Amino acid sequence: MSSAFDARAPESAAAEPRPAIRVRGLTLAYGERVIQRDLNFDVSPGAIFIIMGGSGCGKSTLLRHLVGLQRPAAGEVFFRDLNFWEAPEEQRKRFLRHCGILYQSGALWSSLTLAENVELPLREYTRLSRGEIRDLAQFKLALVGLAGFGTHYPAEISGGMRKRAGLARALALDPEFLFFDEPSAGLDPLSARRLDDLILELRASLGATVVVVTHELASIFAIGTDSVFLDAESRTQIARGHPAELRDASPDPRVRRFLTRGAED
Ligand SMILES: Nc1ncnc2c1ncn2[C@@H]1O[C@H](COP(=O)(O)OP(=O)(O)OP(=O)(O)O)[C@@H](O)[C@H]1O
Repeated sequence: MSSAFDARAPESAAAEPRPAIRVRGLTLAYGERVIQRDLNFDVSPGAIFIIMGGSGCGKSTLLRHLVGLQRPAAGEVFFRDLNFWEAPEEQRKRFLRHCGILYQSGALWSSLTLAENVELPLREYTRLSRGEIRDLAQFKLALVGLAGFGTHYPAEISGGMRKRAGLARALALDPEFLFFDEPSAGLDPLSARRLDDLILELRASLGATVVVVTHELASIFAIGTDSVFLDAESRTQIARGHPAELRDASPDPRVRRFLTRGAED
């Protein structure tokens, strides 16, 4: 699916790649309560961008602002040239079809089979025939290692498989942007590692831009190519950059401590 928003659009060789996402002066609040303020960062096309920080600092809240669920108290979010929150609702909705979102639980419909779950967005947003939709859903399930599980219900499979099924559904419309909220939450280390590998594979094969909320250090270092670090106390970002570089060389001891699990203390 190509579009004016296509983060995979070819760039001229000499030019700096245009950021896929730009966040400018963003303030996140619930009513009067400011959670984070003055957030500023770019996400490059094809990045796996980690939103990290301690518990309760506002990672999930930032993600909600990026996927159109919560309007900022101040500031702007651009996807390429689209000033998301300034755009009319219809345009925002159209854009969100280019985004795949994987929530913590996988958020599958329990009364639908895995195949039916993946078929849902295809039925809603495409004019493909029933047969094409069925084939595409099987293909997406195979992509996440769930070939042959299409007729299973969510309750009949493991937590790791549910996450992967949720991912197959997030991939249904070939998204240019993929958002993950704590993908490894509730998974054993091996299943978490498998999901990380899958995210890396999908990024490589689909060329999507990926944004991940996580505080799992293993995942951060395994998949992250760039990051922003949110601090709960000062309520703003205190570091930006490649996670391993921040661990080794961030001038801020709070960031190094977090990324070394306190080994610096
Ligand atoms: N719907 C809401 N209404 C009011 N306050 C909220 C709401 N959701 C979250 N908060 C508050 O906003 C702050 C940030 O929450 P958020 O879930 O974004 O943090 P987080 O960094 O993702 O946390 P964790 O790592 O523990 O999941 C917390 O203090 C939380 O209590």
